[in-house]
Formats: sequence, C-alpha cells, structure tokens
Amino acid sequence: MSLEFVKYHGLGNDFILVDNRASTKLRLTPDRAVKLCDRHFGIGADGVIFALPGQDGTDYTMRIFNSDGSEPEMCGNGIRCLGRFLADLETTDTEVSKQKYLIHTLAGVMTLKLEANGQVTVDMGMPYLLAAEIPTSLVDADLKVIDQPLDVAGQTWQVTCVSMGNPHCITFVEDVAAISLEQIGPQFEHHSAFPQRINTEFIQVVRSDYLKMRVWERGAGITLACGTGACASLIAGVLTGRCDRRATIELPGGCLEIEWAADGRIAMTGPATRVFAGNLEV
Ligand SMILES: N[C@@H](CCC[C@H](N)C(=O)O)C(=O)O
Repeated sequence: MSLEFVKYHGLGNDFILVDNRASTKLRLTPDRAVKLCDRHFGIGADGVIFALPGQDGTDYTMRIFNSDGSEPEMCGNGIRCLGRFLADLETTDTEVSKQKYLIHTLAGVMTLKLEANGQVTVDMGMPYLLAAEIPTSLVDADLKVIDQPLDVAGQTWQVTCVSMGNPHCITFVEDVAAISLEQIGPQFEHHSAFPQRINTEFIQVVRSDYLKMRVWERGAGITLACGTGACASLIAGVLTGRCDRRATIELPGGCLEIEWAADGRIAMTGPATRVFAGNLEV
C-alpha cells in the first residue's frame, strides 16, 4: 500500500503533510514520523502534520509531531501550510475550496484566512502568561514571567515566558548572530525550570516595529522559522516595553507580520509554500 504525502514549508520551517480526513486514526505512527523527518535517511522535515476530520464544529483538526516524535499543542508555520494543503485537496476533490477554515488544535480553535496574494493569516487566539500556564517553576504559579533571571551555561539570562498553547522562553540580546544556538539551545530546552521543555527565542530589537529572531525549537532543534515563537516574542517585546503591538519579525527563513490586537488576540501573516508530493510505502 502507498500513502501520498505533500511537502510544504513556511519560511523554511518544513513539514510533511498527510491527508487523514477519512479517519481520526493517524495513518502513520510517531515513530514513523521521526524516520520520515530524518534529512539523510528520510524525506527530511521539522515535523509531520495530519489533516483530520473536524470536531466541535470546526472544519478540520490538525495534529503535528515534531521531528523527535513529540506532539506539540500548536505550530504557527505548520497551520499556514495546512491551510494551503486543505485548499489544494478540496480543489482536487470538488474544483472549489474555502478561503477560510476553522481548525481544531490541542491549543484551541484557530481561524485561517487564505489571502489572494498567497499569504495566510491566522487568528492565533490569546496568549497564556502565568507561570502555571507556561508551565515553569521560575516564579510563583500565578505570576507572569517577565525579565526574570535564568541560569544557563554559566550565564544569567533575563527571560520572559509566553505560551501560545505551546511554551516559549524569550531573551532579548544585542546581536542574535552572536548566540551559540547549537550549544545553549538544548540547555534551555531541558532546563529543570521547564517541566514540559521549552522553545527558546533570541530577539534583537532593530526598531520598535522590526525584530530579528533566532530559535531553538523543542523537539526539533534549530529551525529557520517558528510562527508561535514569533508571536510569543512580539508579546514579550510589548510586555517589556521594547516593541510596538504590530511588528515584522525577521527569521533566518524570512519575515512574518505579527499583531497583538487591543482585544488580546494575536494575528500572524506569512507564506506557505508547496514543495513537492510523493508516495510512501506503508
Ligand atoms: N515551528 C512551529 C512550532 C512547532 C512546535 C514546537 N517545536 C513545540 O514543540 O512546541 C511554529 O511555527 O510555531
């Protein structure tokens, strides 16, 4: 038996997309996902995303597995890719596709809008800011983690933590290029202050409406972009008085536009690109 997949990327954060609309049972195991993500012995990707039937009134459900086989709650670049994937599938099936989707995720319901210029805008919902919600033991459970000291690799970093459904630890630095991400990223990810591990973003404020970011992702390591990380970083910038509520975030793979609206909801706009399709032996 063979299973068709499509490879997409959002700013170089790349995913294998699987059409799982006919069943709530995953068509691949997490172990198989790990093998497929391998860049030498597999297809190569930062994660595998499944498009499943909707639940609780949504159009579809997204499940994603990181390249280490762990299942995160949400993925910003991945959900934009899912939007394009679903539109392509619907066009193949019926010659028409929706321009707007309600997607069920482990982080809640996300709304996607496919823009005419190829970009995808996602209503990412509200951030979670309390220590218990991240989760982290850095401060008391009912407090926010804003510019708190964290010792990693013999250095004290001032960190701000934000959950976008998945956990992020943000540090503002003078020069993102000077950070030894490969060396310190794993030490942040596995720090005892973060019981569910953590995604780690380093941010350089170029202007109040333009930030540069590098990321070490939980379960995937260095990636070229992270959508939830870009949202969390803008929020950390606002909370610490470093940036505007709307900004461009420049990642190694390109730029995302992020806005934290007055009602507390976060919008992310960026591209989603189809790379190729193939068949897997299952
Ligand atoms: N690259 C993603 C985030 C994927 C999940 C993350 N590695 C985690 O474990 O939380 C994005 O674009 O948001």
